[in-house]
Amino acid sequence: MDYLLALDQGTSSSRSIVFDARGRLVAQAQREFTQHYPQPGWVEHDAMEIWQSQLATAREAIAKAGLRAQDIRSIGITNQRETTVLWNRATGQPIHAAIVWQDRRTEPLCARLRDDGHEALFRQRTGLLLDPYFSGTKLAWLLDHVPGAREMAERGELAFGTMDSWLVWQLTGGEVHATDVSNASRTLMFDVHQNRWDEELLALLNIPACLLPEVHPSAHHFGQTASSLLGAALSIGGIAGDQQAALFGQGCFRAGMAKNTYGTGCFMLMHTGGRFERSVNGLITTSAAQVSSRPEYALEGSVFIGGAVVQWLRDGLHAIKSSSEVQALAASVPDAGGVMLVPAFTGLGAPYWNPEARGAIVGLSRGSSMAHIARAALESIAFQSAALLQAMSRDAVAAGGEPVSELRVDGGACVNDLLMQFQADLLGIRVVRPRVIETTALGAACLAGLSSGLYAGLDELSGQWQAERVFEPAMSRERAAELMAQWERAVRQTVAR
Ligand SMILES: Nc1ncnc2c1ncn2[C@@H]1O[C@H](COP(=O)(O)OP(=O)(O)O)[C@@H](O)[C@H]1O
Ligand SMILES: O=P(O)(O)OC[C@H](O)CO
Repeated sequence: MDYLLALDQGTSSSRSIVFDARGRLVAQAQREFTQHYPQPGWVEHDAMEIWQSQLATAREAIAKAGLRAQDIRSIGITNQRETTVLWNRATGQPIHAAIVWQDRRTEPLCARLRDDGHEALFRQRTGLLLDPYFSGTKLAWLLDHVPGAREMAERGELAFGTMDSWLVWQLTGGEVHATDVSNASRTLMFDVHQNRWDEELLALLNIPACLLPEVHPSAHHFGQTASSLLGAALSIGGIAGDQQAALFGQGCFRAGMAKNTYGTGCFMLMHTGGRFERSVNGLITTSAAQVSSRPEYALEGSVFIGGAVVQWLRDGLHAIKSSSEVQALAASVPDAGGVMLVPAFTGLGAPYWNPEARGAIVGLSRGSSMAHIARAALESIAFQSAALLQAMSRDAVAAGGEPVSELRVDGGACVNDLLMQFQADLLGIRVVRPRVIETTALGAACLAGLSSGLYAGLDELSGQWQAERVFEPAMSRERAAELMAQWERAVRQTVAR
């Protein structure tokens, strides 16, 4: 009974991982699902395909681990955040494709709310900006565009959810409609101070409250799975949005502790404890995973093009055949030789927030080679992350706290030692890579382990987290500052077009 099953419902695939009681990975299974791009700027998923792929991986992971369902003590769910689905409570069928977090179709509604002067209220209550990224305007769009949806919603026949709620509904055979605070905090409808849906914001978005799931702490017994699905009725004991789950899985439970996930993009979060901090440096405030009803927060910033720049080297420039070759190519030169690559392919996110910016390679000379460009590409991931961390540290200091003193890392690109060393060099702080880099799934499993009594508390989990490698900064602070200044100059060139 001492195993935990994490369901990790991501943007491009559904994965399931079985962990043992000491947080060691026992078995995993993964399935990709279809991405739909019906119009420029629109991104959709088939929620039924997501559910089927998630269920299949859960069964496969349990089988690969050689376990019976009864050996699983509890299930933790973690998910791509903000992605919005609306379904019929009677049939359990979605009434439209899920609108994915990347989808930009609701910019006109966001602009209208901004023009009407509502942004300050949304910021204050939710910690977010009025941006199509978040769920609220996506839900409003569905109610306004799917024929009959609003009438059905008002009759109480529909249910809204992010992917966690959708999976819980399906797993419990339509018995439970619930979410956790960390997912709710990404919807633009949730008051993160009171931990409850906000009627004023719902009215501004024209959304009936009867659509919304119940909100609980992230470590909580959400319900039991229907016994026919996995071979036994299992407890669902934890839910958190994937970035907050990663923060939790990294053991970042206290103010000032930060993690960066180096995936396609990068997501950096810094815990701020029980204090809601408003960034003056372009970051957003979000609810951290919570183990009780006491609110806890994090500051968050994201880099749009992180590991994706390596994919561009591979697929766009044909400079490498596989992503793992980038390290050898970049290491074949001692430095980038003055080349700076700003991968503003889709504009720049925090702390720059410039949707119009486009990419650039600057500082080329006759001696520049593909190796210099590859090195500059890799370094761009660290430069963008460093700009985020500096913004976070400035916010922390402005709020009377300390600058970040250590960065915990995970995600597909954190295996790159050259990148991690350069990150430590730029930041001037330790960069620490844990033994288990599947921290998102681990975080969800830990939440389920806490609510099911497998773990006594956060101290036990802190003790379990182990570093695999520590990258100590080796560059002089003068040189690091010079490089950051060079980077900022290159960024300005991409913006001033
Ligand atoms: N050795 C490497 N060095 C740098 N980047 C890498 C390396 N291996 C993989 N990547 C990058 O990591 C990303 C995949 O990481 P992953 O965490 O799986 O992303 P996601 O969860 O966003 O799909 C890809 O963008 C890939 O280019
Ligand atoms: O599925 P991922 O890992 O790309 O994460 C998506 C984020 O949760 C979006 O906010």
